[in-house]
Amino acid sequence: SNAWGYGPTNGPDTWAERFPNAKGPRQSPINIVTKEAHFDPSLKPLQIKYDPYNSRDILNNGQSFQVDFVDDTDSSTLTGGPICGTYRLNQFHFHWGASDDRGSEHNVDGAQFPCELHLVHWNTKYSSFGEAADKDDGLAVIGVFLKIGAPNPQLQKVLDALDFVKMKGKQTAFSNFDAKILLPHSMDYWTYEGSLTTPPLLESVTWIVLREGISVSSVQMGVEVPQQKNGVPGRGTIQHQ
Ligand SMILES: CN[C@@H]1CN(c2cccc(OC)c2)S(=O)(=O)c2sc(S(N)(=O)=O)cc21
Ligand SMILES: [Zn+2]
Repeated sequence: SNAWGYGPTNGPDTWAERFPNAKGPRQSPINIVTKEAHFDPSLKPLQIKYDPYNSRDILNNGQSFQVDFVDDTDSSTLTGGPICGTYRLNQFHFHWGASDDRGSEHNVDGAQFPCELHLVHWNTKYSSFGEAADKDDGLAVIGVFLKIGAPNPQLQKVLDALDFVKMKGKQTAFSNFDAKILLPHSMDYWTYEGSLTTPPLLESVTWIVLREGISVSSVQMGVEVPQQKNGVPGRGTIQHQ
């Protein structure tokens, strides 16, 4: 199929052919060069208020797994930090690689991490996620690096659910999951104006990348999701960077 992906014939180097945003001025991901980052005293602390009960389901969308949230009220919101107004949590998902030495989308001083969690929020000045998705100030995504270390019991609940969504397009109920438990202690962050890291690569994302990561064990990273016909490739076969 001609769907975009991470393989040799449909991966990031081919996306510009069908998604012209790929050649835009504010494309993500980037390598964060910490020496070039400057402290901005006008930035406020992040304010993350997630309702522990408004996760809805977990979905295998063919390129990743995402946990979707009920976003018809201000129950799970992001305010403060670099953004103005209130953004609502719509979903979180992950990016991972075929081995522990790569897989994250952003790098820090050239270092890659085995996985990166993205919590996607949309600006409530717009009427819906879909309305917000292509606006300059439409989305705000919190990026959290996963680093190999102690097993992460909070993450395990998500990993256990993957058994039920092995095929692309499969989704299953996933309620009462509090996304806050996936966040590290420190809310220190780097921020920049960027884009979706996947097609349609819309330049609508205020990126908020947390400096502190969360742990994941090598065993947890290797959770086998065997390569299904149209599923998300298991770790051993994923074509990510
Ligand atoms: C396929 N793209 C992901 C799903 N989304 C999507 C789906 C449909 C349309 C659309 O834009 C109109 C966006 S999304 O906006 O939730 C995001 S955010 C994001 S990342 N890696 O930059 O955080 C990847 C995706
Ligand atoms: Zn992402």
